[in-house]
Amino acid sequence: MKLRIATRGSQLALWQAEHVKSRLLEVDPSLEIELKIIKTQGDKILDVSLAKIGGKGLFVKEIEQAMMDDEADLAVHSMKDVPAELPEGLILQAILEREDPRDAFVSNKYKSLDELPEGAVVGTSSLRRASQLYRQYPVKTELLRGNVNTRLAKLDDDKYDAIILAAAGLIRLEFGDRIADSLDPDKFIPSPGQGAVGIECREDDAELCALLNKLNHTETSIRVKVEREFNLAIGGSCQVPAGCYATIDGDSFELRAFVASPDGKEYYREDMSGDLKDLPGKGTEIANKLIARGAAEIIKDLLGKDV
Ligand SMILES: NCc1[nH]cc(CCC(=O)O)c1CC(=O)O
Repeated sequence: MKLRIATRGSQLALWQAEHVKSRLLEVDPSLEIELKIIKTQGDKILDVSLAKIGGKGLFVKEIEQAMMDDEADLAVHSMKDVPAELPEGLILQAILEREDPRDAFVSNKYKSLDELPEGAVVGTSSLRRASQLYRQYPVKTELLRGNVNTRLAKLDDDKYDAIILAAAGLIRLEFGDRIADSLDPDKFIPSPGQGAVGIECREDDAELCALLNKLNHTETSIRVKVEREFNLAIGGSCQVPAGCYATIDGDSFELRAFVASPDGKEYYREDMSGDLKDLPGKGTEIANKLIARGAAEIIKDLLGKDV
């Protein structure tokens, strides 16, 4: 079988696509696999925050279109960039085992967020990261966009006292030694799907679907699915400061989620736990609790619509 993998051209995206390619070749060495690099809107617009560009799927739309146009057969994504709703005809057929899902504190001057002096400048363009920072620390944030390598270079250029990045991206690109501190997911809730790589394909491509199934990691896929339920329920996009994180331990689960105002002054948080068998649906439930408590107002202000 010949397969065309659609991927973004960033070093992290290429690492992930190459990783999937080699996993597929382990399953079937006779496969002929080609990578097709596609530039997305999120790659093109680098001078403003994703929240300002607005919309959903800034890193995936063009890639999904390539599959719908039969110019590619599968796409490899960072799950946190994939909107909760997929276009008709496409499915997420496999989610690989999760890498470290935490946010990472990276700095050349300080060892942890607690060490940052008042007014320190933290580079991040994520509303989720900024709102959690403002709520807990007396810091400022400044725009930081670009791929992982660019972001590290900007830190080294002394433009920020520290930056926050996903640990997974750093680890995959062998920058794990740049992580000064990994932020506790209980205090700094990750983005739905953070640290997980997903594979999307056309729903009617039965042969490929069967092949991709073999790469699916069941536990990761259950966790990411419930986190994505949350994202869907809050109208998930980069415009709402929110996070959701699920863990599984034996037969039980824990789920934590928040929605905040961009300045972190309003902060709604819910934790749930229970039997693993009851986990499906809990992402929607936790979102609805937050919405009922007041998150609805925040979301309406930011998205201009009710959820
Ligand atoms: N929004 C960009 C993006 N999408 C996925 C990752 C990291 C890797 C992952 O979460 O799997 C990153 C960079 C970052 O947030 O630092």
